[in-house]
Amino acid sequence: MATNGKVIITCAVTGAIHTPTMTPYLPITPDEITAAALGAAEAGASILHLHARNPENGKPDQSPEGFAKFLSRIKQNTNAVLNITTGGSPFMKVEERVLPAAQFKPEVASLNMGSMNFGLFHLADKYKTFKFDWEKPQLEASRDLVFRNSFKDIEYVLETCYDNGTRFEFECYDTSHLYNLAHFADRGLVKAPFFVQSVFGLLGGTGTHPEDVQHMKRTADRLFGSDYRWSVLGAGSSQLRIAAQAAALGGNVRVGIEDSIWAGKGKLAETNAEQVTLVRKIIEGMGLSVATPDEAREILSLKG
Ligand SMILES: C[C@H](N)CC(=O)CC(=O)O
Ligand SMILES: [Zn+2]
Repeated sequence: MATNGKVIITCAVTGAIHTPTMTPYLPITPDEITAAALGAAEAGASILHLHARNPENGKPDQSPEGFAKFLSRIKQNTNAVLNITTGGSPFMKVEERVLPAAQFKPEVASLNMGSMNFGLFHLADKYKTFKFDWEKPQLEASRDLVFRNSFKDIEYVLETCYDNGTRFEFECYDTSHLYNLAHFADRGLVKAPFFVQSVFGLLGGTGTHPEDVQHMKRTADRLFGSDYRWSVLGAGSSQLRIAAQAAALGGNVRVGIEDSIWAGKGKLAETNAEQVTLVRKIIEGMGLSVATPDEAREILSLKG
């Protein structure tokens, strides 16, 4: 894992999992998403993972129009790498999910490497009332939700984005997803270095125990050797612990309110920048340093 002591921080500023009732600090409007992204970049994030939301009620919005309301403003005000989701919301079909990346041809787009149960229903139990009427039914509907990423779906995203020079943040929620990535590498449909974003703690995927992290890394080392750049995200309260373990193992990290609403035990993160600053302190405390956007481009061989 040749990142020469440089750690890439990705910040996922809003996502499609958390809902407005869960935290008053969830960026929803184009202005809030823009400010969150620029604040995270200022704090040290070199990659910004972006989703859009309906500004009225915070519902995930995967329309190119929704992204157009903030993308150019962010691009004009930071050198950070923009990473557009093709995961959208797990309730959406791949044809809809790929549209913004296909239209805006970003340097990076996320690509989910396998189908899985995607449990969010347990989050609903914590709240008695909800701000918006879509929240509770959607969270409870996840009891029967399969986040579909068939081999055909993955091929469809690859074919749709490949000629745009877009490279991928390969979301791997379990070691089977690493084998799916190896399958596409064997077919020459993806190009090294592979930016592997291993996801820990999503109900339906792998857990957050240090052995789960070790197992994911050992498996990726065996499958990809020096052809990959490892990054991790820990869902919920595991975020900083998973990041610390991975950074110590030479990995890169992802934080952001998409993945966790917390900034330390029982404290809601008031900004994405707050989480970036917390993880940066851990990284620099270990004697490592944070990669700049251009260093991240070099490490990941991005089109720039
Ligand atoms: C666990 C994360 N929500 C994974 C994710 O960010 C998926 C995507 O946007 O494609
Ligand atoms: Zn995402």
